[in-house]
Amino acid sequence: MKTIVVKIGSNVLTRNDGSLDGTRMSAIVDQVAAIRKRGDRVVLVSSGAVAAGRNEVRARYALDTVSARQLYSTVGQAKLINRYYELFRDYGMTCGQVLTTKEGFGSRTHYLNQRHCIEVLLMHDVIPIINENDAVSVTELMFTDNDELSGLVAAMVDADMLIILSNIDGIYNGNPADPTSEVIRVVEPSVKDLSDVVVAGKSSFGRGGMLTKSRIALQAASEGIEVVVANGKRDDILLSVLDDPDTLCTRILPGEHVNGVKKWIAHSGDFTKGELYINDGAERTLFSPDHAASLLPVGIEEVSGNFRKGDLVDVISSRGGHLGVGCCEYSSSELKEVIGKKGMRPAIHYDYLHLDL
Ligand SMILES: Nc1ncnc2c1ncn2[C@@H]1O[C@H](COP(=O)(O)OP(=O)(O)O)[C@@H](O)[C@H]1O
Ligand SMILES: N[C@@H](CCC(=O)OP(=O)(O)O)C(=O)O
Repeated sequence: MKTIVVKIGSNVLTRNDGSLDGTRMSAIVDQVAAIRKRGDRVVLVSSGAVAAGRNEVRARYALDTVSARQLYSTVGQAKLINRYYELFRDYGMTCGQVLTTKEGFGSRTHYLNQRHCIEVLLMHDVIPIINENDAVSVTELMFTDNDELSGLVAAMVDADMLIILSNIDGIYNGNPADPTSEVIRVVEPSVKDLSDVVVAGKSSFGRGGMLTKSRIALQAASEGIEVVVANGKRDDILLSVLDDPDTLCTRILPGEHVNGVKKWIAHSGDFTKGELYINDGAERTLFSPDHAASLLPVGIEEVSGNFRKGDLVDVISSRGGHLGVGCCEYSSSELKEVIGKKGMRPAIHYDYLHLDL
């Protein structure tokens, strides 16, 4: 049994005039039902609330972006989930709505609570349909877009595969509007960056564009999750991606599987509470390809920030470069007492350290 996270972009679910595309939603639900029948588990991350709400309610005065998002998303999310509910019910299936915020991924307790929620739904054969809680997400603490959310969810549920459905056939090796550009069919695990081929543009209803999609896709793949970017407007795309290796899409091949705690840490760069500045010897040891090393106090030159034991901290090189994120086993005041000393327990254990490779 595989766990497959499917992210559905706003553009997949909306027509050009912004109205909800019921036919497309129905086609996607048909495929999810077929995948479920084969025994695999499916988690949906669905955008579309703001787009679905736009046609339902008319603004009485010029709205700022936050007010517009709150107004349209609350109305649109009700419409969206209601439609999913009816469509899944036709298959005798149940779906459940999970609305979340970026803060929900910040602390380990919140994170585990959310993971438990998804697990309990899956255990009861309920298809989780996750979206950002746009009504209460303030700008600074928002996900870049639902691609970021889908990467977090895929890591959280230890997914085998993340399928990102957009309105385009995959990641192009240049501007998709340029006739010489082609879809990149396979991205090897060694590829760490696609920003030079992806142009910073997005579709009419999307939020983050292809740049976040490719960044999230590479990160999830580096954690051992196969990621596919495909066109959700094409018929039977999900089944085709799963069954036919020749399907037109971008497949980002997975690297080595990473354990759950490391995955959480890898996605938690926004929630660090301090910085550990390490010396060159410690840097060489951490990045040594031969063995897994923990960060010892002897290699730390300076500690900044105010953090408690168990908080996340950034690891910084002596030249100021960001090296990684880890869960610190000392509070900042305890750590300041022992930096530079030999024979102390690790400041960050290897299992709780994510390095930017
Ligand atoms: N190299 C590229 N390959 C594919 N699409 C790209 C590329 N660069 C920019 N884009 C744009 O990204 C859009 C998809 O991102 P986005 O608008 O966020 O969609 P979604 O709503 O599905 O999340 C495409 O429609 C395309 O206009
Ligand atoms: N939470 C928002 C999602 C916005 C968003 O990220 O959209 P997209 O770039 O299409 O995935 C909504 O439901 O409208």
